[in-house]
Amino acid sequence: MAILRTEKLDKWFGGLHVTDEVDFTVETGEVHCLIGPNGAGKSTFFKLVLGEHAPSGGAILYDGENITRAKPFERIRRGISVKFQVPGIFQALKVRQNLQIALQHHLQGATLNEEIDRLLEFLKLKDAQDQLAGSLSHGQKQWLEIGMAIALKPKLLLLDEPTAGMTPDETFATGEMVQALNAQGVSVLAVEHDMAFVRQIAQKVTVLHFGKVFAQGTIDEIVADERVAAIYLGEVHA
Ligand SMILES: Nc1ncnc2c1ncn2[C@@H]1O[C@H](COP(=O)(O)OP(=O)(O)OP(=O)(O)O)[C@@H](O)[C@H]1O
Repeated sequence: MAILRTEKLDKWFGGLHVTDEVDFTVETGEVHCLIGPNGAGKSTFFKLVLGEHAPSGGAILYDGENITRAKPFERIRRGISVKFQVPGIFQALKVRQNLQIALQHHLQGATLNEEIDRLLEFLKLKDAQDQLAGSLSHGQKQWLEIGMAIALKPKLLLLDEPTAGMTPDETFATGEMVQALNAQGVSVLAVEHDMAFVRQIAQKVTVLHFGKVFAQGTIDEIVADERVAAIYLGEVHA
């Protein structure tokens, strides 16, 4: 059963065909990475899944239901959550308060505090819980972002370049977090450039190029594919 499926998903910006009849599936329980050269249409595809852009054609199915016309908040309510590159955390509040805000919609009292503690541990932010979020390191801010996204207990977590700007150690720790979430049953779709990270987390990799699915497979199949290497070198054109 697919948690996410797109059928001939299409998006034009004026005369630019940015998403070109994309048939794409994330199986339930899978970690799937989306890669491709700059301008391939990865962010646009994400925004279509989130409902931030209306498609020009095609359909989006989530957990068996057609969500093509659903509003972004309806998609979030159904279990899609996202961590963007741009920080969405409250910089002037403490780390603990940030998580409280994300959790207090559905939890209260002792249960709320227990869940904050559990998340702080998971995110490696326990020692930083009373620091202002704005004073965290870049990597810690990204983890807090992930915490805000998973506070909603998503079934499908979308990650937009989660390791951008991180040190190799932070990147590896982030990979461990993604693996742990996946072991708890969360399906993941990540846009990512760091191939070591992709290797660490992805069960499946899709390469987008000029808005089309160019290749798909395991990380080993993708890195061995000479056609994929050629597009990164700019040798394959639309
Ligand atoms: N709102 C928009 N209006 C017009 N053109 C857009 C818009 N958003 C993106 N584009 C264009 O669509 C194409 C794909 O952009 P997109 O950001 O989806 O690619 P990407 O694969 O995420 O790239 P990168 O890896 O650089 O982030 C680019 O040519 C971009 O200029």
